[in-house]
Amino acid sequence: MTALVYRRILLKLSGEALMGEGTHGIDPDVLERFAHEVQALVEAGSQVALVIGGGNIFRGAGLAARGMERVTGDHMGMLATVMNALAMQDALERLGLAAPVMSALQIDQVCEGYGRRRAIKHLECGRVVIFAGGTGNPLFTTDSAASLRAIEVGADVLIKATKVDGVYSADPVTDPTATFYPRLSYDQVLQQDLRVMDTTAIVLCRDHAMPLRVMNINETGALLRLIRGEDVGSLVVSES
Ligand SMILES: Nc1ncnc2c1ncn2[C@@H]1O[C@H](COP(=O)(O)OP(=O)(O)OP(=O)(O)O)[C@@H](O)[C@H]1O
Ligand SMILES: O=c1ccn([C@@H]2O[C@H](COP(=O)(O)O)[C@@H](O)[C@H]2O)c(=O)[nH]1
Repeated sequence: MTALVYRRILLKLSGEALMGEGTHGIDPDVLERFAHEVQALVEAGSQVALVIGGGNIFRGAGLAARGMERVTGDHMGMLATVMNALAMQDALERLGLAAPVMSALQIDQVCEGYGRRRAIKHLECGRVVIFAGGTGNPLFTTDSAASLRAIEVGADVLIKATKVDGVYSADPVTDPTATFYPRLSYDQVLQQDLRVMDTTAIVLCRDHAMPLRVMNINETGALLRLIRGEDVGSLVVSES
């Protein structure tokens, strides 16, 4: 078995990417493909914790822009992440993996509540832990939840798997002249206002020296290559 550079990982999966070619919701084929990617990591010997966004269903800011009270919108966004987590749990279980969902919001009939020690125990037992409900607080994002949980469970790396190849000088979706950064510092992300991840999430990573990788979730096999030490996507660390 190839040695792993990252043994325990926190993988933040884009909620929006779950839509596939659709405009909202979950494309079952995309879900299954992501589940296979996670299975490959577990089979390679990695301990995997997941945070899944909710942008394919609801975002509080978007709902507030249409007139809804912001905190209510954020509650709906957090519940959206629970739905995505349950869908991923189901997909992973169909592949024979144990995948407890731990929610920051109490929904006892549906999934476990979040507990750090139990989460670490799950990881040590080879289960894929899915952290749902974000941080449990409005006005945050699942990027911040991913940074927080990565630090709490002692992950070796936080991987943001999203729809772009990594961090660029500007949003590559809207600016075709944007240039790719293979390696950069947290402070560079903050000072240049590179919005691939929210400020709170980057500051948490910086203050706790949590290495951050940003990569494309649609590149099949890239996650496995990354945990085996290949230079995939962008690496954000203290010194560029
Ligand atoms: N400097 C930048 N470099 C790379 N991507 C950027 C940059 N600025 C903005 N982006 C955008 O950030 C997006 C990723 O962040 P965002 O959290 O919105 O997406 P997501 O991971 O799909 O979220 P969610 O999980 O909430 O659905 C990319 O798809 C890209 O369009
Ligand atoms: O800690 C959190 C995490 C998320 N939210 C709300 O959920 C949505 C969906 O999360 P994304 O990170 O945007 O995918 C988010 O927009 C917030 O409205 C939250 O309130 N607190």
